[in-house]
Amino acid sequence: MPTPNAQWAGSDFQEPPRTTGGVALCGACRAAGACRLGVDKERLGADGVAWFELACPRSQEGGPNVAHGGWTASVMDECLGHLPLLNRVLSVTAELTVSFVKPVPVERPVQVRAWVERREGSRWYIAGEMTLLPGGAVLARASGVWVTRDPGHFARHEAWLAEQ
Ligand SMILES: CCCCCCCCCCCC(=O)SCCNC(=O)CCNC(=O)[C@H](O)C(C)(C)COP(=O)(O)OP(=O)(O)OC[C@H]1O[C@@H](n2cnc3c(N)ncnc32)[C@H](O)[C@@H]1OP(=O)(O)O
Repeated sequence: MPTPNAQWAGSDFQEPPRTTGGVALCGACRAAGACRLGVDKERLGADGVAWFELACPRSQEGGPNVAHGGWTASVMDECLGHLPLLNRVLSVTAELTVSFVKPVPVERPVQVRAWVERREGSRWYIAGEMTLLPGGAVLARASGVWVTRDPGHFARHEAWLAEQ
């Protein structure tokens, strides 16, 4: 049985720990005290659009001087998935589609914006794009479905796992 992550202090799904830049930290990044994907800043605009500032760490290099595609997909999952969280709603990714428009240079400032396209029942349809700063060239686009969950989600998963 794996050792539980001590970083999960109770049910903090609505109020996760955040960095000074406002970035909500996932389980593993809580121990590091920073987003290991390189997300530095996060905020929710008055218009409901979430903004993220980040740079691809050198450790995520795929081709020469450009990001591994898995980093780009992870960042889009993370950033789009933070939008419900910024609205104090716990959700998980059910579907994610990523378009890799241009290679993403490592260690260069980029921005991700995420917005809700529509909501149906427990489903949030969220879209977003990654752009190169300062010019704003589009590097990647993503869209997906996030399904809202109650805080018992992970406990139910553990119970299910114990029966496998
Ligand atoms: C915490 C601080 C962290 C701090 C910061 C961390 C932020 C992390 C951000 C990244 C987010 C992630 O990566 S989350 C991790 C990756 N994702 C996961 O682990 C999810 C694994 N999958 C699942 O747990 C499950 O398949 C679910 C929950 C998605 C669906 O389970 P289910 O059993 O089908 O649920 P059910 O109640 O029947 O369905 C609920 C609703 O979802 C719809 N639905 C189900 N599957 C899909 C689907 N593939 N595509 C579209 N819609 C779907 C159903 O039609 C239904 O709609 P309706 O009838 O209600 O309308």
